[in-house]
Amino acid sequence: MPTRPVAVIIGMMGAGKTRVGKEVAQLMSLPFADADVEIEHEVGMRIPEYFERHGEPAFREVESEVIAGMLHGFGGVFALGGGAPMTPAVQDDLKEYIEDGGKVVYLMADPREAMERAHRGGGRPMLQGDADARWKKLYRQRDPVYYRVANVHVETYGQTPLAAARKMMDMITERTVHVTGATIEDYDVSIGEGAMNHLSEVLGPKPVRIALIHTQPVQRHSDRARTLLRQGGYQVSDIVIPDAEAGKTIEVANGIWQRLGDEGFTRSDAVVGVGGGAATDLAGFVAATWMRGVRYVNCPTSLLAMVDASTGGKTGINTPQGKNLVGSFYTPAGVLADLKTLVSLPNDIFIEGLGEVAKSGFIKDPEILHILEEHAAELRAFDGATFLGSGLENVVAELIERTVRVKAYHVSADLKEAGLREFLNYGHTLAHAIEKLEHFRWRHGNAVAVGCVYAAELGHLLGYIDQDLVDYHRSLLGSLGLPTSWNGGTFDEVLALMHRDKKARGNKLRFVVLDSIGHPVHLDDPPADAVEEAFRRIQA
Ligand SMILES: NC(=O)c1ccc[n+]([C@@H]2O[C@H](COP(=O)([O-])OP(=O)(O)OC[C@H]3O[C@@H](n4cnc5c(N)ncnc54)[C@H](O)[C@@H]3O)[C@@H](O)[C@H]2O)c1
Ligand SMILES: O=C(O)C(=O)C[C@@H](O)[C@H](O)[C@H](O)COP(=O)(O)O
Repeated sequence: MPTRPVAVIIGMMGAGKTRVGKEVAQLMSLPFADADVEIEHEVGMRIPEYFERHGEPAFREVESEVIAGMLHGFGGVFALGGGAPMTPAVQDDLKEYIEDGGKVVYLMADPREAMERAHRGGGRPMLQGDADARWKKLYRQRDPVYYRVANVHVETYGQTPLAAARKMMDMITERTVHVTGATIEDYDVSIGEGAMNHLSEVLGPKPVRIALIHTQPVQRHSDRARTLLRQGGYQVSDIVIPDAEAGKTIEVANGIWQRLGDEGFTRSDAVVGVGGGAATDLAGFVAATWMRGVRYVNCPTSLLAMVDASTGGKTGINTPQGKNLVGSFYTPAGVLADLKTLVSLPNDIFIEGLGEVAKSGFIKDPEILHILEEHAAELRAFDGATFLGSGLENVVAELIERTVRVKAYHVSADLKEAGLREFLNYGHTLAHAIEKLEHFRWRHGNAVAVGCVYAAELGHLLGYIDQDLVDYHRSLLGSLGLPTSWNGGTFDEVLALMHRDKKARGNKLRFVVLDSIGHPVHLDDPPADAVEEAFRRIQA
């Protein structure tokens, strides 16, 4: 892949592009380059001199060429001169750079501070004469253009260069997956340290009251959400629900409906769910049902919730008869997967999440499997206390982004699970039966891991895949610390529950199996002896 800058910084003279840009580069251990310095090297003289001798049009031409070269050959943080983004050729190059995944950052400083700094710098050809008036005039012309050509906007009013640099770093390292589709209102999944800071932006100005639904183990993260919400001017009702599957019940939902009624929640108010997949499934269900649907923002805090439960709009509760039997498809307004929340995630719950990550690799993205293989030992040793800033953080961010992309691909085309989306259910037919028979003491992702091995065995028995691929399921999942066998119930118990799976039709079981890695197929009404034999093979 050709080298390109990690970020290109634009902004007014005096905004601090060089100062803050150097800090960002240092924080990220990257080189820094300033377009003006590169131009001076290129033309062999200082810029004021070049301006005087050749005039602005000649300068802009050289500037465009130098910038085009750097956009294709420099791998660090790159700051442009204040006037560069006004040149159409540079605008085109920046557009292409953004389309290629680049980040053009508009560094927005307080105009008074920036003006003062610009004067202090001196020797700026564009500020000849009445410098204040010139700066203000340029600001009026340039601000709307900067705003338009940038895809990241960083406000640094009153901040130290280091604080501004940290903010910029968080924003440029953030990853976004855009979820769209014919039957979906578009939304973004934001993945990064500090993603939760977007809460007010995603909620918008309409809600007055926010029901902040969370469990006790994530209290410190919901406290942060509450602070952000209050700063955003919202009235917050803090609602603590029972942890894990104990929260996904009609009784819990009913308690919240009563509270929302008592507290006067209207249709323009909103729900924010913070926690693992169980809490966010329940919070989404409350949002979907209160007054037939209010705005919902999903803030997942477990790996599994970040990669899977938060995106796609499946919300719901369990019933005594089985897992997720009541619910709705209800699209969130946004998903904020804040990597900072993973610092408190216990190792076993992190590993569980890898079950859904691997599933997404099996059904769609083999690169996920390669990353899991390559980093199995580090992933297995996940420790929240040392996670942020470690080499593993980038690996995990990449896995989250890729897995969310797999999810987005399926739900965009088939929100209500009429066909394609069912592939996301790979391994789940048995998994949900295991969870139920284990009274939900088995974690969902662990059950999915066993369920994937079961689906692989079933596919192999029916001639879809060879033994090597079944073995690969066991070895990869096992290397991540996930279970690959189960011995907690009889075949008859499992079979009865598999008949209640949402993919079943009438008396017929339906499964998802692989044809090869990345190519799932539907398996309708498989022979009963294969269904049983595959079960025998996953028993320890
Ligand atoms: N809606 C969907 O599309 C979808 C997809 C996959 C799974 N799910 C559902 O998600 C649930 C599983 O999600 P899960 O694995 O997150 O389990 P979970 O919600 O039960 O969370 C596991 C535990 O980790 C705690 N926890 C979560 N984040 C934490 C953090 N940052 N720090 C400390 N503790 C933390 C939780 O409080 C809980 O005790 C299941 O109910 C499953 O059915 C839904
Ligand atoms: O989003 C989907 O569709 C999935 O099937 C994703 C699954 O990983 C997830 O566990 C989901 O909750 C299962 O839903 P269910 O419809 O089988 O209850």
